[in-house]
Amino acid sequence: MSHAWGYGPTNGPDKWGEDCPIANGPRQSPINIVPNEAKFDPTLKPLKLRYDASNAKGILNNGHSFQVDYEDDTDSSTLTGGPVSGTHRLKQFHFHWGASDDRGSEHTVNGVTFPCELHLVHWNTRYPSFGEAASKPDGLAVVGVFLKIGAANPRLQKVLDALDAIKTKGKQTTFSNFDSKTLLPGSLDYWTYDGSLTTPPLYESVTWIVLKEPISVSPAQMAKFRGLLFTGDGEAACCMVDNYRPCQALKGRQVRASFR
Ligand SMILES: NS(=O)(=O)c1ccc(NC(=S)OCCc2ccsc2)cc1
Ligand SMILES: [Zn+2]
Repeated sequence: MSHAWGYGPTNGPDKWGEDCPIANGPRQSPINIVPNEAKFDPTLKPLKLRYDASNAKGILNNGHSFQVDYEDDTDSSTLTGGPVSGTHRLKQFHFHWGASDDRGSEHTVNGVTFPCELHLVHWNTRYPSFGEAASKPDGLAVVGVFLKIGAANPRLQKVLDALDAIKTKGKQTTFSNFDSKTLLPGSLDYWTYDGSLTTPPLYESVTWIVLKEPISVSPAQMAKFRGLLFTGDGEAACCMVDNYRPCQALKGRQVRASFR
């Protein structure tokens, strides 16, 4: 690809392999999760997510999605337990969504798509930084949460209200005192498998932890996601929608379930 990656016809997921050969690797993400083929693993521990709201730093339109960034220079917002060993620090969370409610999630369940998917990105503190961890096979742990159309979700509102200030690529603003734990569903039952980043550089470094229970989002709230732009100030406006990678081949991987 001569130009930066994206989700359009000339730089989208089908073209990513030109710059990132790992795009066709053995542990790519996302995948279609087939619950009947997931094996219950009684040795899986409960997920332990301890987040400190004061670690929230800012919110940024990065031209592919928007992300809420966290202070990650101490162990105050961490993931432990679950399928991972050691301590993983929360670095950021972001979303993927569709132009309409019939698509938008990256993972699917029995081929069913959701309008949106939340990713909480954590890195393994056995490595000195996210950048170091990002390329290691056990470097990252991402918690995926599906968003399902229903009642407006008050927990999303503070994030959505900040989007007007970051409409275009490169815009960022302060975003403080936000406990990302409030975005989680009641149950922390999950499926887990070895996978990758779902955007370039597509590193095969992610232990995926996809929660079974979705959280709700209303159509009006989805419209706020869709009001963002992929493009920067002064560029021809392109709506930030359909920023999801299609499901990738399982290539013999086992998906485990933390629940029966
Ligand atoms: N959608 S995803 O959760 O798989 C996901 C998470 C993080 C990233 N990339 C990030 S946070 O990159 C930060 C810059 C960087 C540094 C080393 S490798 C990338 C890409 C995709
Ligand atoms: Zn993501």
